[in-house]
Amino acid sequence: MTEALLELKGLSKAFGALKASDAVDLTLMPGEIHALIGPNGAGKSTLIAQVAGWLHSDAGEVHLLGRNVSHWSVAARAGLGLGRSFQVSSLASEFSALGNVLLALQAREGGAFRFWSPLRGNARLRDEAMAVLARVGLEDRAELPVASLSHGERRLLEVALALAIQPKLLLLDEPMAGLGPEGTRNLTAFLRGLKEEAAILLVEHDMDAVFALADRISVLVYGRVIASGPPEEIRQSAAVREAYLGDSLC
Ligand SMILES: Nc1ncnc2c1ncn2[C@@H]1O[C@H](COP(=O)(O)OP(=O)(O)OP(=O)(O)O)[C@@H](O)[C@H]1O
Repeated sequence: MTEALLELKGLSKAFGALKASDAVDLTLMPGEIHALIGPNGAGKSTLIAQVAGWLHSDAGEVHLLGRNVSHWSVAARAGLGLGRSFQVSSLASEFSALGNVLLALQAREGGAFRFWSPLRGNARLRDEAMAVLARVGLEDRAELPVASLSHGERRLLEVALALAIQPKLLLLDEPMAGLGPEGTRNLTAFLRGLKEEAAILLVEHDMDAVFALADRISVLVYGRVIASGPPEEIRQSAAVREAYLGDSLC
């Protein structure tokens, strides 16, 4: 049987009396895009933070590539192959697009970086950074400061930074936010091509993008998974329609 890349078992987190995530079970298989949807405040970002390791869970377990990483740091989880989309605010806006990817690559190399001759190391890393930018179609924008990139180009750069660690799976929290129709189309096509290389746990409000991309959808309401299945099953689910008051799934 194929092993899950990510398995959440009974994951819970409360803020005071509020159960932001409540005994969540979820599985991400290789080659899969698993979308996590739900109304505002349902607990999607909380769950992503628990998976990434930013937020300590009250109960439950996170298994990554068959290992229980529930008590591992963010960096250790990333080291095992867990990538995540960067928020715009984490881009270094005074640096170029290329500079940002180089920073991410150097962070990946960690301590080993200092053992190389700087010139050889830089040339190798520069080539790799350019290849990463080319994958998201930003090679022509490499030398531009982040501040002069469009919103859509910055979102693509965030995905490029996530790819720099060669992740086996990616957490993407609302990657389409603020993109126009063309940007959404471009990113949707890119993510569809990416999933064989890195499976994706996707939080996204754009239902067209979700239904175009997802192999499986889990619906979170008040921290609980109320439905999980293939897109068509979710579209037909009465419980899901009720949770969304029938608005965005029609
Ligand atoms: N640090 C915190 N302290 C207290 N309450 C929090 C904290 N973080 C989140 N919450 C609450 O937990 C609940 C879940 O929030 P979360 O941001 O995970 O939802 P979400 O599904 O991502 O929402 P959205 O779709 O609006 O981004 C909300 O009621 C929110 O107000």
